[in-house]
Amino acid sequence: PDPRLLLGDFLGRHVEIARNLAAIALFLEVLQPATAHPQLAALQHVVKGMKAYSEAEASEMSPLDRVIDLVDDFGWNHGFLINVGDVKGKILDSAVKQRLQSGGNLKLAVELGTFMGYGTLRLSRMLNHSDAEIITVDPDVFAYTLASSLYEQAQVRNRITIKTDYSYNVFAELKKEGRQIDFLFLDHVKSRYLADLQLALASGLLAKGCVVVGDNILSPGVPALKKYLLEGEGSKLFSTKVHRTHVEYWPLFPDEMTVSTYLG
Ligand SMILES: C[S@@+](CC[C@H](N)C(=O)[O-])C[C@H]1O[C@@H](n2cnc3c(N)ncnc32)[C@H](O)[C@@H]1O
Repeated sequence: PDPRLLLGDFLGRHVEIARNLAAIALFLEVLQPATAHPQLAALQHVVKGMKAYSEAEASEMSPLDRVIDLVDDFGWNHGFLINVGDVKGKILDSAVKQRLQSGGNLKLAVELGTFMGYGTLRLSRMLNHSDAEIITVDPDVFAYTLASSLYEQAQVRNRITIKTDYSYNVFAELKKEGRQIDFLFLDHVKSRYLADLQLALASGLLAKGCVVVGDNILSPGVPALKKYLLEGEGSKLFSTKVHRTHVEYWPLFPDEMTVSTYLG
């Protein structure tokens, strides 16, 4: 509750100050933020790795490749992250390639669920030589902060538009602007995958040939989307391939990704 509403402006303001001081002290002295948030620890790992990134290495590897590798190194060897990861990331890369090679334009790629910006970096790498716009969407301001820093480290900040909002609000915005999506990566809250895909369809947002990738189809699982794409109405609207793989940085746990092409 807002202390000002309960206690009035003067007392409420002092309760607010005391509360914030306690939170700052707790995070500075007791709980290190990087312990509470693995994605922050991963960013620290990237910043450290980029400092050590020598001129000699720079001639062999771009900052973008290096940052992607450092995040994967953190995921495999130092902690666990919920980004798409390198193994499923290759399926994502191939899906972008598929759309680029289909002859259709790839003008707009949208990622639902930014987290710390790793998936966007992979999209950006695949779209490096095109003039495609990349929009990534996440309502969490923490995602905005971390991803901006990661894009900056990779030197692609100016290529990516971050929308700090919910998927459906950004869809409404795109519809208003009369835009269409050529590549859609569903990697946000699982309960909204199907609803958002149907919303995109109903809003006329999917360009013919749009490639739609769904992550985490098996773990934690999005059975409603899989059923819709393989057996339901979606099977008439999309051609879908299911890729068997494993959870990011965790080979013991199986996962699946769907790659669907909108038939228009
Ligand atoms: C699995 S993570 C995304 C990982 C990222 N795509 C990657 O590969 O690096 C899921 C993210 O979805 C975000 N999210 C939750 N609901 C959302 C919504 N309605 N629209 C967009 N993002 C949402 C969460 O805040 C979280 O950061």
